[in-house]
Amino acid sequence: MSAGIRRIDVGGAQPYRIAIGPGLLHDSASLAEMLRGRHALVVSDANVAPLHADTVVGTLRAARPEARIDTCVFPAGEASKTLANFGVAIDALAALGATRDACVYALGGGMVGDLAGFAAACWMRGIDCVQLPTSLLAMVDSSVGGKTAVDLPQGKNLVGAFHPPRAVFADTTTLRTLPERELRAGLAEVVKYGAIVDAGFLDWLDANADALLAQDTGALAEAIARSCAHKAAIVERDPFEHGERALLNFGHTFGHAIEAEAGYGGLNHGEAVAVGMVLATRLSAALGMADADEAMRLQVLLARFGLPVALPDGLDPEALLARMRLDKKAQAGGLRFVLWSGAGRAQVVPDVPESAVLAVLREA
Ligand SMILES: NC(=O)c1ccc[n+]([C@@H]2O[C@H](COP(=O)([O-])OP(=O)(O)OC[C@H]3O[C@@H](n4cnc5c(N)ncnc54)[C@H](O)[C@@H]3O)[C@@H](O)[C@H]2O)c1
Ligand SMILES: O=C(O)C(=O)C[C@@H](O)[C@H](O)[C@H](O)COP(=O)(O)O
Ligand SMILES: [Zn+2]
Repeated sequence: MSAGIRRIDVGGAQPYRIAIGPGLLHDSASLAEMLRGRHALVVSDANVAPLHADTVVGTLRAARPEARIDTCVFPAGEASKTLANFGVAIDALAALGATRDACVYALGGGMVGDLAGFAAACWMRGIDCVQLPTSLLAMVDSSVGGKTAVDLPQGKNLVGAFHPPRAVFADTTTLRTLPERELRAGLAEVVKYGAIVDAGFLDWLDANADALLAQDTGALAEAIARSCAHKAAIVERDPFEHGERALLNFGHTFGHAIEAEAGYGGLNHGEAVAVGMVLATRLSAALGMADADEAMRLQVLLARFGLPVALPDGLDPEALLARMRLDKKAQAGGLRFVLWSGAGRAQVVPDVPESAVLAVLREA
């Protein structure tokens, strides 16, 4: 690996390394080292494949000329993260003749990472998956931690598995072509880490907001590395979300309901999470946990990143509440929310009254 690459190790029963920096998609030795057998499936989407799939295939071929390498490309966007496309990816593995030592290379944003990761989790009950994130959101969040899934019309990520990647290579040069809207979406999940566990990181984001929006490479690399370090530490301690990992779901109970209720064609994930975090802080204030002024500071930072902070028009509060009953944190006894008591301080709160949630939605 070349200079300028940052590395973060994720420990636990299935340890792996996250590498962050320029040029990683060209690193033949590192990418090919992950291919234990002779079958590789590169999964991508219609925006990313024309930009980078040939590079990845060429990089693998250079080190492993004897390997069989197929590509599987989906239409871009959340609407592709379906059970039907999971079937398409499984068919591609079958056509490849993938043996248990095969490897799936997930090249793209979180949509590709979650879908390809889930196919890898299920093929022959689990084969290797290397995450090659190309969106900021995928670099800071979805490529790490092993949550894989597809959406159902009824709700986000309702069918999935925990399947840690074998490795993560975040080639930061791929961000050059990322649309600005998607860069901002990734910043929502970056803000999330500051909000839940690192007040100092929120200060840093405040101070570096302009540099991040201008795609300053140093600022972006720092934001990615700090975010990955937080996520790595949390998932290492709680890989299956029995406890503190749920903090990473801050803003997601509202956010996922917004995405699903709009049929996965409205706000993108990062945008929905931004609105969700604002609503979660309002719910926290309404329940007497948070200071309204501090909650406003989070909202101002999100708005500075060009993220939405209000509920989109046309979404029915009752319908959103019904969606939340299928949130994965919900229990038979009722809704559980990640609530907020100030910068860097979040906690999981059970039995949140639906009336309080509805009141926040009606005022949003
Ligand atoms: N597994 C997890 O832990 C986890 C964490 C966070 C989010 N997610 C999931 O991730 C998804 C959101 O990820 P996302 O925001 O990356 O969305 P995405 O994968 O849909 O990518 C967003 C858009 O950016 C395009 N794109 C990606 N990289 C590009 C590049 N380098 N150049 C040009 N275009 C590029 C894509 O084609 C797409 O149009 C959601 O499905 C969400 O549920 C999962
Ligand atoms: O890794 C996690 O844990 C997260 O919750 C990260 C979230 O940003 C991500 O959107 C995740 O996919 C949500 O998980 P879900 O269990 O609510 O589907
Ligand atoms: Zn998320």
